[in-house]
Amino acid sequence: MPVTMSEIKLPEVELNIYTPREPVEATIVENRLCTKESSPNFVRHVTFDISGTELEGHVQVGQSIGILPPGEDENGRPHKLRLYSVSSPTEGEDGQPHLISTTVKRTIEEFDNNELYLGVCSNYLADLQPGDKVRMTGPSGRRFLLPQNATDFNYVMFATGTGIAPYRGMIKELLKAGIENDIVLIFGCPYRTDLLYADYFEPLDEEHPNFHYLPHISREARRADGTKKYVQTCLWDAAELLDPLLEQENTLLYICGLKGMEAGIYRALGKKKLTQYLDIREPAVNKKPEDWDEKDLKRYVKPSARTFVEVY
Ligand SMILES: Cc1cc2nc3c(=O)[nH]c(=O)nc-3n(C[C@H](O)[C@H](O)[C@H](O)COP(=O)(O)OP(=O)(O)OC[C@H]3O[C@@H](n4cnc5c(N)ncnc54)[C@H](O)[C@@H]3O)c2cc1C
Repeated sequence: MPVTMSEIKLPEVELNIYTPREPVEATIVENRLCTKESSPNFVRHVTFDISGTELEGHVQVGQSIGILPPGEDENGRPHKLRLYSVSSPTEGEDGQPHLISTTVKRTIEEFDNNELYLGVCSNYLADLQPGDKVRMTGPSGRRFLLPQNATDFNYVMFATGTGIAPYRGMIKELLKAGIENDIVLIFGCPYRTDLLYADYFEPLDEEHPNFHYLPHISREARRADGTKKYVQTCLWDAAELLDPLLEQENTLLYICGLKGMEAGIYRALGKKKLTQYLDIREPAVNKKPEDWDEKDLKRYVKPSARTFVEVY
């Protein structure tokens, strides 16, 4: 039976149990590197013990937590909180409700004058050791969630970088709930050294015929026509799998990761006439998707009710 879109019911979630004025203290229990040692990027899997706090059992997969780094900004004000997607399932890391995890990428920038800038919160978090305490807020986020009736749907999930984080928990949760529908995870990164959680997704892919893990590496092998592989080129590269799935009425699309990734996906959906995943308004509706400019993509091409987006 196809599911109609009015049947996507998102769960009621707790929001901001802890705020920047009244954060809670969590303890680091694990902090390990997820990228390969030869990668120029540093992404870490960080697990927190939230025992005895009201976060225990109240953080839904897809939500984020806030971290308050110590110290002050250049104006002498306390540093603002930064959000990090939760990468553990709702039932907690390894099924333990007092443990939640996230996936943090160190922000490191080099400017033209050779000055290096180290992001405040990501480097603080990435440096923490087991036993260290951290001030936490949240949870936050009420839309980038799995529906209540989650196993009724198929899922096509696009991720770049740490955008993989929420899918780690979501996919574990869906498979544990015995989903028989299909889940496709498309993860884009420049080199294979930046594949995150491949050792987690590959065995799941082998074990579950309805879970399809499609890493898409942009700067190594090219596509047959010589162009680079991006997450959206998967719509053509894996058309045999994706075409029939995306045509089904009960398929949902999730997009998470680098801001701007949604533009390429929206254009690709438009080109493939998969406009049920988009809410396209005048004047974009009268243009070819390949001609949608930044203004169109900002104002007139939006995700439809079947598309969930978290980009930053
Ligand atoms: C909903 C949501 C979920 C998120 N989930 C994740 C996640 O799962 N994992 C993750 O890693 N991130 C995630 N983020 C991003 C995260 O919140 C932070 O923005 C990120 O870690 C960078 O924070 P930072 O404090 O390290 O960098 P900041 O210090 O805030 O710097 C950010 C940028 O500002 C510029 N900048 C700031 N100050 C200066 C300066 N003095 N000189 C020069 N340049 C400067 C630099 O370009 C720098 O790259 C998420 C964001 C959102 C909104």
